[in-house]
Amino acid sequence: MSFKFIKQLNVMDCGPACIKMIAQYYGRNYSLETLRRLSGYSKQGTTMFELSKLSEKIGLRPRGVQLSPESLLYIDYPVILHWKNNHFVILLKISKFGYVKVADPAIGIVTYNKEEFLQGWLTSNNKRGNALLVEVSPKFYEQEGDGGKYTLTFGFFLTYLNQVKPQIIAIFAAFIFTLMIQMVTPFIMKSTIDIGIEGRNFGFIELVTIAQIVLMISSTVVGFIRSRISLRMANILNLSILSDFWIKLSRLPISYFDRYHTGDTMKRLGDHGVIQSFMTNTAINILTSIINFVLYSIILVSFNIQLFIIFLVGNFFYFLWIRAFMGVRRKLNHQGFELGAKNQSNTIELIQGMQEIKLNNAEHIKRWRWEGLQTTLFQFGFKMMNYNQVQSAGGLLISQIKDITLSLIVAKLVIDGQISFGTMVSVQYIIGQLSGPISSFIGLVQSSQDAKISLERLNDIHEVEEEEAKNRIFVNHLPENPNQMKLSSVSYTYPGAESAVIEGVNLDIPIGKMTAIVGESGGGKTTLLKILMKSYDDFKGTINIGDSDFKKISPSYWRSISGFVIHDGYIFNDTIGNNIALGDETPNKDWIIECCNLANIYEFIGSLPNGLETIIGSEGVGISQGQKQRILIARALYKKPKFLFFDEATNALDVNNETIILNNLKKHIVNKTVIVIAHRLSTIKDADQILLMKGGQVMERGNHNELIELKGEYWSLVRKQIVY
Ligand SMILES: Nc1ncnc2c1ncn2[C@@H]1O[C@H](COP(=O)(O)OP(=O)(O)OP(=O)(O)O)[C@@H](O)[C@H]1O
Repeated sequence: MSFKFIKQLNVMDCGPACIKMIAQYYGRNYSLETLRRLSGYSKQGTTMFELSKLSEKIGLRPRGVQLSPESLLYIDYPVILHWKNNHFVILLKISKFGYVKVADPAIGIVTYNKEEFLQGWLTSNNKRGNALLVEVSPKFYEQEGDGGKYTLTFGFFLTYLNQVKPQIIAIFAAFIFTLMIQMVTPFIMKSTIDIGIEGRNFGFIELVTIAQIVLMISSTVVGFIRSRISLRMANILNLSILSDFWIKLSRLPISYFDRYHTGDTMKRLGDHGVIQSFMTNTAINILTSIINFVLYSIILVSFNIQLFIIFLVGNFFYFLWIRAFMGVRRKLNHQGFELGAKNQSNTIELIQGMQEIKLNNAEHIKRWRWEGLQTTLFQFGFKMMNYNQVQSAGGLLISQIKDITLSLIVAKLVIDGQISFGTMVSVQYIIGQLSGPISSFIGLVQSSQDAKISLERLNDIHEVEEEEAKNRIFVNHLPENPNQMKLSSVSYTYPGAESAVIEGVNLDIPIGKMTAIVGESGGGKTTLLKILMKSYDDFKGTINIGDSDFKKISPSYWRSISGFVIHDGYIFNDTIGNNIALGDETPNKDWIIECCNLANIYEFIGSLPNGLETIIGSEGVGISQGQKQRILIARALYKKPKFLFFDEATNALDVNNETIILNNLKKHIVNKTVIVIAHRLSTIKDADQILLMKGGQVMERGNHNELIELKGEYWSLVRKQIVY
């Protein structure tokens, strides 16, 4: 059994990545996406308990324990450790000298000294740390794993190169031209010295000099052209690869954006750049480096094989030296990254929270904390510099020893008459040229690893089933004149949650009428609304509109006939008009104004110098919460929807504004199906049907008068708000 390190692909992926490493160690290969799904991965990541359940699901036998540092010496590795209270790592080995080898999914395999290790592992108020011991049960081998195979491969990206064939041919031709010039240079040098200088033939030297100038100018011109073609090629590739990514992203279900952090998706955008650059720059560099290396090596061997061997041995030691620092550098880079991020968020917090800081007289404490962090950063900078200096001084020493040895041998060969003085100068030139390819090879290891991780990360998105997957059939119409939406035994459990949030809901929602949902916070109102908005299509049970299965109605069609106002609705950095007519290529100004009137926002817009053309959003004119809500209502109405969904759409409005809007809407929404969530009972008391939700279930159902008569939960809510 050998251990293979796996890097986590998302910010909160450490748990599934640890289980993947352990499963792989015992001989089963699972993809990270499978493990995430099984663990119920969400933006919050996974807890120790969820990891334990995930291990059980794949046939491992987990045991969550609290251990003292001493007892770590007597358990079997690998074992999962809870790290710094917010991360998981795998303990691989503790050496006799107290060094601890750990596989950290965020960094790599790192070795800590005892103090560093205990600082990361022990909980702050305890002399123990949390660990998850995992053993293999026979069930583990009964399951095959899913192979962790990827649908997206480098081959897929290589197909993009078809559209830039002319550019690739031009770059290659430029490379051959430059290569030819480079190859003749050592021979030109040799003959300048041996024939021109030694033979005192100045005419020859003049001729060679002119030839060299011509070659240099041509090489520079070709270099210029090559850079331009490369940039054009990179732009074409980037545009087509990224457009395809946006298309894929926009086809994902809304629940995907609930599960993944924005940063994770942004990272995937960058990943395309990494792969594109690997395919173009790195691949071309490597190809040119290999050809350069082979040709210069042949020339050097033809001059003197002994010199070539010394050159190789010197570079081998140089490579070993650089490699020896890789582990430490990885650890330091990660620490630097963590400290930098902490410093940045601390600074942002200080600026953004200045009002609260001043109101609570917390200026000193906050500034001292910031100063403490700066001291840590300063000490870290010194540590980093020490390592850098040792690494570069050692590397320089090895290179110098190699170069001096070579110079000595070359000088001896010249003195012994085995090679000419011209050959000596040419050899120095060739050795200089050979160093370039060697550095490229060292860089290649890193960039190929980066490209592989980027590819794995992109596979995650590629493997998520699209909302309107090709193997499913959707309809783009509703049955004629349906009476109701019928929910039968509808349940929903959030990924990773212990229990269902909505449990066996049976319900009729009349079409063309207003249904209101009220109830305690956390009762499942928004979740039910999101199911009806087709944000979560993986609910259990059935929903029918007339005789049509809701799951078979195309999400994009459903959204084209529905208007939504959700409580975290987004205002784009654009004009008010474009924010309202979102998605309409040819906005209808009269209708926008009509919608603004219905949402009682037109008076405010009219008071702005640029009216509907006023820019709002992050870089525009500031608007209040109530104004934002009214713009969102106008946006929902602009679509002329058959179905309207409001989640706390008017809670930021004053009673006067709310009453005006509700009265306007009453006239406008005749024959529309409206589903409203509201805490404020005045908003919904005229609804045709009111549902009271509690603990994921509909507890009471009827109109206002019926529910008052019932004297149940609704009645008591009404009493508390004194609306009657
Ligand atoms: N994205 C999510 N992932 C996991 N759990 C969630 C998610 N969204 C909501 N929940 C949980 O589901 C439960 C119901 O939440 P929901 O938002 O549906 O309630 P609600 O009745 O609308 O509450 P409120 O009136 O406070 O908005 C809550 O316990 C909440 O913690």
